[in-house]
Amino acid sequence: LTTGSPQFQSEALPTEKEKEKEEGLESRPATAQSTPTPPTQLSDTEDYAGLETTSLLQHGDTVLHFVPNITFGHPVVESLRKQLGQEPFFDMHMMVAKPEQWVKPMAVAGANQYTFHLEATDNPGALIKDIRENGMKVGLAIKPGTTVEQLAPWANQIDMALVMTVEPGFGGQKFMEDMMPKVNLNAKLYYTFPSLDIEVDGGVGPDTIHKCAEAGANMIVSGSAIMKSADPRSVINLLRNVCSEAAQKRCLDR
Ligand SMILES: O=C(CO)[C@H](O)[C@H](O)COP(=O)(O)O
Repeated sequence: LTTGSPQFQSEALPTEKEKEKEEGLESRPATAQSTPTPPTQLSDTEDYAGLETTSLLQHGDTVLHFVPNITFGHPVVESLRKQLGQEPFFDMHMMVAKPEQWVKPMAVAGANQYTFHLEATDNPGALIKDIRENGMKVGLAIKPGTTVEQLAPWANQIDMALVMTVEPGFGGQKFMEDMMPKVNLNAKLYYTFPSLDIEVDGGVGPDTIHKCAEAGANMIVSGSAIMKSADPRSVINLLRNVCSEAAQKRCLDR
């Protein structure tokens, strides 16, 4: 679940609620371990969110990811967990200014992984420790202007490295192909840390998935490409298959 804004706003739930009503709310489950999950339209009621999401989930769809720059609080997560059961893996992509303050509420609400932005904290080590102590996996995200060298010192302590392929905040932006060397560098970390997932987020769909998969991404966030498709399930399957094939090829090449 992505929550927050490109400016890493940390508050504004009431205001965002109002915006939510005005603009409608988009949610987009993404991927885990090469398994893209489906997006959905989310209304301003939590119950509807759960129902719509359920209708697109299938076995292996494990991550939920919500956009745009509207804050999804832990009550929404709690509601989804109740409605979807224990199986779906909830990765919380926290685009917020003070990621420290939401660790416990998100854990209690039923999050499985807490992904924060390296740019948003002065003390990644303490945050990682806190996330672990709250029983969640750790994801670390970097914006386009942040280097893999800045992320790498934390690679041995995290479960997932997220390379943003757009400036965070809005769906429907153009995929930044020049981020692929960063994905590839992250993928090389995999040889030292084989359980590290590499995620891409932004502008990923049938036209761009091959580049991501070849660069080494195994977790895919895809919004508009799925949402705007007449056949969301086929797009999801395509994304999944391209990632799986690339992963198999990497294994054979090793
Ligand atoms: O996190 C996001 C932006 O911050 C979006 O999830 C991301 O942009 C995916 O949307 P789209 O596939 O439409 O680009």
